[in-house]
Amino acid sequence: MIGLDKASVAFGSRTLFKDISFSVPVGRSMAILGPNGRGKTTLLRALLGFQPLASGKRHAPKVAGYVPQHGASQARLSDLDVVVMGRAVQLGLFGQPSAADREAAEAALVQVGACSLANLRYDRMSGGQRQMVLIARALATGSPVLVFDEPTSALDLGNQAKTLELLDTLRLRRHFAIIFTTHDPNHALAAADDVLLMMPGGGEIHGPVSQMIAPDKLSELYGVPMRWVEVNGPTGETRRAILPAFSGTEAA
Ligand SMILES: Nc1ncnc2c1ncn2[C@@H]1O[C@H](COP(=O)(O)OP(=O)(O)OP(=O)(O)O)[C@@H](O)[C@H]1O
Repeated sequence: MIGLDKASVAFGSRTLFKDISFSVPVGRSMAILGPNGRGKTTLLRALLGFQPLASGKRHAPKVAGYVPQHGASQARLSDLDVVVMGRAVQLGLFGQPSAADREAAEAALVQVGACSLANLRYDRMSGGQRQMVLIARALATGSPVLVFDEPTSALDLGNQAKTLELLDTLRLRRHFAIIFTTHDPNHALAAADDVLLMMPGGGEIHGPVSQMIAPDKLSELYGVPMRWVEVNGPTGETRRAILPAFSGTEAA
């Protein structure tokens, strides 16, 4: 389980969030949405213990799998080396990775379908390939808690679909507590059970996807009119997506 209990974070006189409480148990996935600068990354950092709380408590295991936004280039390391870094906590300060650590890293690469990349250099990979490697690194920690900061932000639509499919597969295994931030409510529809909305004027609301991903709430969140549309899935089935009606969008 990972969560916050009446937690607050402030930078100087600016309070980002106050008395926020929620928890994500093992077996559920929660998406966090909110406008730019509202405090989504800071909330994740607070959950992980990187950001001190002004008040309240956090509940988290000692080790969590964390995929930061835009994984920095770790020059000259192979894909497998980057994933082995997920084992760092088990190794201790001066420990060397054992055969078992490399096996755990290889197993994580298999899980994300990226074992063919194992000997590629990380700094020469595309954004989509790097994202898979960073997710494998998070899985290699062995933690039941996985935290993703905008896991699809630098990806084209095909790689977004691939990443969301992987997040949903992990969600449906029900072995993990998963939290991810996103700017696209359709990503919550694709891969989350629950949603936390960080509202623009302050205040947060959370609940199941079916209640939170709704035109009225999202219009208030972003200040843009939102509406449901129907699209055909790959086998012709009808799916619902939620879209912004930007000014300039062709009138129906
Ligand atoms: N260490 C810090 N000191 C002071 N202000 C900070 C610090 N870290 C973040 N902030 C500020 O807190 C606010 C929230 O930042 P944060 O990155 O958490 O927002 P976000 O919702 O993730 O934004 P985005 O959607 O643009 O990624 C921003 O105004 C940011 O400049």
